[in-house]
Amino acid sequence: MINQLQEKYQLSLLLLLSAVAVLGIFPFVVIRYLAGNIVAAIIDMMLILGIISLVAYAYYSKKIRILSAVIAVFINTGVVIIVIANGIDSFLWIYPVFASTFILVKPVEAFCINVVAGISIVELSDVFNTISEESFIVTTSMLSLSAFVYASHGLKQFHLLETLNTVDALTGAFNRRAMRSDMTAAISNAERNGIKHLLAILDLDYFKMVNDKYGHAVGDKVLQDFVTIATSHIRKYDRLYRFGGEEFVLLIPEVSDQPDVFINNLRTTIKKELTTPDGKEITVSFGVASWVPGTTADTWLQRADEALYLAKAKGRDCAVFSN
Ligand SMILES: Nc1nc2c(ncn2[C@@H]2O[C@H](COP(=O)(O)OP(=O)(O)OP(=O)(O)O)[C@@H](O)[C@H]2O)c(=O)[nH]1
Repeated sequence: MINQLQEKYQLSLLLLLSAVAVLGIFPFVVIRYLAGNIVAAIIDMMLILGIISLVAYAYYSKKIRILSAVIAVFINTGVVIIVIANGIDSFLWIYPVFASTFILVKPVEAFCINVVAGISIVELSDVFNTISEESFIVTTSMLSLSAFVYASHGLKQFHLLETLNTVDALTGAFNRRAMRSDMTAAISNAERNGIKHLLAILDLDYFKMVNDKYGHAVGDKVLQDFVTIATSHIRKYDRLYRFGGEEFVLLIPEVSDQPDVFINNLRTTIKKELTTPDGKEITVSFGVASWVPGTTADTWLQRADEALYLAKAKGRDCAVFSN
């Protein structure tokens, strides 16, 4: 979910940036062509076509991060070439290009790319016959450093927002919003690539009694302990979500031939480790449904819920698989 959000955000920035770049550069293609500066017009046109092709490829391939990095290197290389070829006339392009690099890649990466481009301009172009090299170094350093600070701060805020948007505040498990999004991704993954997932609803047994006997604060602590125990016994790509109250959803790629063994091991481990303050074990019932062709998020949850109902009816502390 977090990755998906990040990619969507990055893609929208890429589209915006490329639109601004194309609208900004195109008038110069015409101006330079009319002024008879064919080489500069061709370089500008190549920049536009390069940006459009890379953004289009990023859009369709969904390889957003890697293509953003390629575009960052591409526009920085482009500005170095155009300043070398066109001299002082294209000098001011350095500033918007340096600043937009911070939109494309991580702040540290953008800073390094800017430094390499800046040094290349100092070493290879002859613009410093006309303008002061010191002014160039000071102004570009100031620009890159301020952009670095701003972008780093923005990145931190973005991560914080993502966490608030996807994580349950009490337990630290992912929330329902993240679950819906991951279920949609799991369904399309199964339909397109045949990677099936298993969905289990985990419901703590007689949890009302825990609250009634030990108080709500202890109930909260039990929910937190449950998440800590469950997440430490699932695998890297398995995800635990708080569905509501004392109900959780586990979404796991169906990698093993014996998912029932995995589920029952998890159930017995939780039973061993999850206790009330005076050491009484707390059990969990599981309703499990694997992906089958034609599954939607709602029917998937419904099948798992029906299986959970059967597990409760069988006396709790067990796992029932939907057929
Ligand atoms: N402490 C605490 N309790 C909660 C929270 N959310 C829901 N609950 C409690 O969870 C309890 C759920 O009770 P029931 O739905 O009757 O389920 P149960 O007692 O576990 O019974 P079975 O599921 O049938 O085994 C209720 O007492 C809710 O108040 C929470 O965030 N913190």
